[in-house]
Amino acid sequence: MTDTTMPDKPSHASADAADQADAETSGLLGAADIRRIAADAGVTPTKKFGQNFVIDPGTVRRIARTAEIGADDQVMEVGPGLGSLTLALLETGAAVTAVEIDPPLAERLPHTIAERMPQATERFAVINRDALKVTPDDTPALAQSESFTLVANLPYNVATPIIITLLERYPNLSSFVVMVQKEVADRLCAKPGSKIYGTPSVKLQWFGEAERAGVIGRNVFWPAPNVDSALVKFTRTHTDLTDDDVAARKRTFALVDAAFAQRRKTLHAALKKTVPASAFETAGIDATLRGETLTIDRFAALAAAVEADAS
Ligand SMILES: C[S@@+](CC[C@H](N)C(=O)[O-])C[C@H]1O[C@@H](n2cnc3c(N)ncnc32)[C@H](O)[C@@H]1O
Repeated sequence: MTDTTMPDKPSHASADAADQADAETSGLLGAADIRRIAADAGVTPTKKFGQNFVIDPGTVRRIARTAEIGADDQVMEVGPGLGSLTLALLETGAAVTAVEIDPPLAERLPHTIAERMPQATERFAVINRDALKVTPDDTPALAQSESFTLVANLPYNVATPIIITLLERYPNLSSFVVMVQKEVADRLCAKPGSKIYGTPSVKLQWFGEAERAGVIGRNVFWPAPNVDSALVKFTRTHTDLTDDDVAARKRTFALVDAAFAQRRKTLHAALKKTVPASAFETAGIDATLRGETLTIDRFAALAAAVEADAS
């Protein structure tokens, strides 16, 4: 099989080739396996759930390696699908809790793990749930661990809401590596002042630091999507510990949403219903700037100034 991954930095080529060779003898899934399991389970990939399954063992190995996980680590996988990435995560020795929205896929997955990697079944659990609705009560192994990593090939249409919701809901979600549409990856990692800086970029800054970790071509998927994908690697640096922290985040995010709803306008014009001139002064922010130039810290300072003004 050809090497379809294109690293941002030229370092993975020989490791990818080695992965490819190893995968032939491991429990990982290739294209023929994926098609056979889908046929057995009566599954036809659906756009509704963003179902593009990875058919290349080298790619899933690369994702697991980027996440730097190993034995004793707890991992959440959103959207395990037919199990390509799940098996690569289990291969590292990590414990995996998978959250899958589509009932036939969630039902089939334990059988696939038992067939391909029987030694890993005790470290694996799957729940049939929408990741936007999952709570720590649904995932005891993750809730009880000091920290865990999210690793996922996310459904493209809901990738950003899933990331932000899980960071809000799980204070112990300490890092993630996700594969998303390349444009979404660029937006998540964008810096203030760039054209693509927007609500996903600024909200993610609240929780930590994101970086692009390589581009992945469309021919590693079945069916092949119309767009390229990219990996985003994220490290959490901030956790909302108190109700006051959570309230401050909500106020800040509301300002971010309002500022970017009219991103061509100045902050003064976009926020005139909610932010008085005095609050701009208190926060030391020039109201003639546009929201797209502000870091999350500046938005937080403005939200705090509005709150102080009101009390
Ligand atoms: C891009 S596919 C990835 C499948 C698999 N991880 C792979 O790499 O081959 C996205 C997966 O997410 C699932 N999915 C879509 N929306 C979801 C949601 N809201 N919550 C949980 N899973 C979801 C889909 O059913 C599908 O299995």
